Amino acid sequence: MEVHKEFTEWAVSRGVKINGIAAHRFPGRGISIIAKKSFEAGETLLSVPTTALRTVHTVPKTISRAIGKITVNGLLSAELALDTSEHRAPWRVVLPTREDFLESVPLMWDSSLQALLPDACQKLLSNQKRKVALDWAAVSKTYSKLSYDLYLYNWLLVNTRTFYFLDAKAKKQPPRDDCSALSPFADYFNHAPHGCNVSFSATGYEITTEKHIPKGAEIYISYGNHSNDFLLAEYGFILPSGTNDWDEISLDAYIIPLFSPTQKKHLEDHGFLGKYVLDKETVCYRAQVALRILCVGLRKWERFVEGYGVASDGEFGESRDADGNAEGHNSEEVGADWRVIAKCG
Ligand SMILES: C[S@@+](CC[C@H](N)C(=O)[O-])C[C@H]1O[C@@H](n2cnc3c(N)ncnc32)[C@H](O)[C@@H]1O
Repeated sequence: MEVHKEFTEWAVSRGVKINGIAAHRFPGRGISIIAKKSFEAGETLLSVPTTALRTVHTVPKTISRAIGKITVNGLLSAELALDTSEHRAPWRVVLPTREDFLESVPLMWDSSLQALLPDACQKLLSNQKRKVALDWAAVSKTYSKLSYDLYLYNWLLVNTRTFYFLDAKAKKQPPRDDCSALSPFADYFNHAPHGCNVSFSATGYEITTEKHIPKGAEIYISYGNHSNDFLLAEYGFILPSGTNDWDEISLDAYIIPLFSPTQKKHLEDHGFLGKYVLDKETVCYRAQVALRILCVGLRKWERFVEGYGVASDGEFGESRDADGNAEGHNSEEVGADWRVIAKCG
């Protein structure tokens, strides 16, 4: 743990304020944060000033101008991959290794293993592959000597460790997934479905306790209301059975084959095709509406979704997202996101 002590001193020298917590190795969960004393609710554990962050503004202009148009995550990854500076070495040496990612993150697995992932996880993985490919295309045309392996490793560091960051100077913010900053020491915190409060302001990040924490306990933050599929695809771990309040299972593979081509067309036209989930409590509203098409005629179903029919259960209300899809109560769609504040990724 010597390197972690050195990194802690390095972070403090950059204005990070650490109160009664330290980096600690927890078997199977990498390095995380341990309470060195007991805490009551509302105590500040950590503050990281904006000046200590790595953001789109700390990337040297020589790099950002040379690469041109690219996502913030893609740019931060490029800078990290190219960075050999002495002054950031203490941070670099405490980061997970490529081998750590090989063991945990599906993006690094052999395609024969990826094919065994649940449907929802495979979809997230495909999206990730698309994002990496776009970023790599932008970076590799400028830095032809940079290896893909090195870039991918740094892309994963950014994807699993960044915090949600709003750029006060920007006229237009990038998409939510791309509002990213690397925050030293704060990136040691592991995830739990309910964790400490993480707040962000123009002065930086602050992590405060939400409840009593005994001395010696692991301290968590929440990366968002994420299912195990999401945690596995994005962060390379899942929570033990029964401990993830936000877990859900995709029912698409079971429900969609029940529909005829005509029913599918109607469902699609009304924004109800797919994204069916079973969460901790119930089958989602989208699935319930879609399954109704198997029980009533097409015209009756259509009148129902258009709001003219009254459901036999007496309830019907619908809201639509920006793409015109009827909204479910899927936690990935509506839940607070670690990417809202505590994005680690
Ligand atoms: C922000 S980093 C946290 C620090 C990290 N554990 C380390 O060793 O540097 C996020 C990564 O920590 C690990 N992690 C976070 N929460 C976890 C948990 N509850 N159980 C297992 N691993 C977890 C995953 O590998 C994830 O990609």
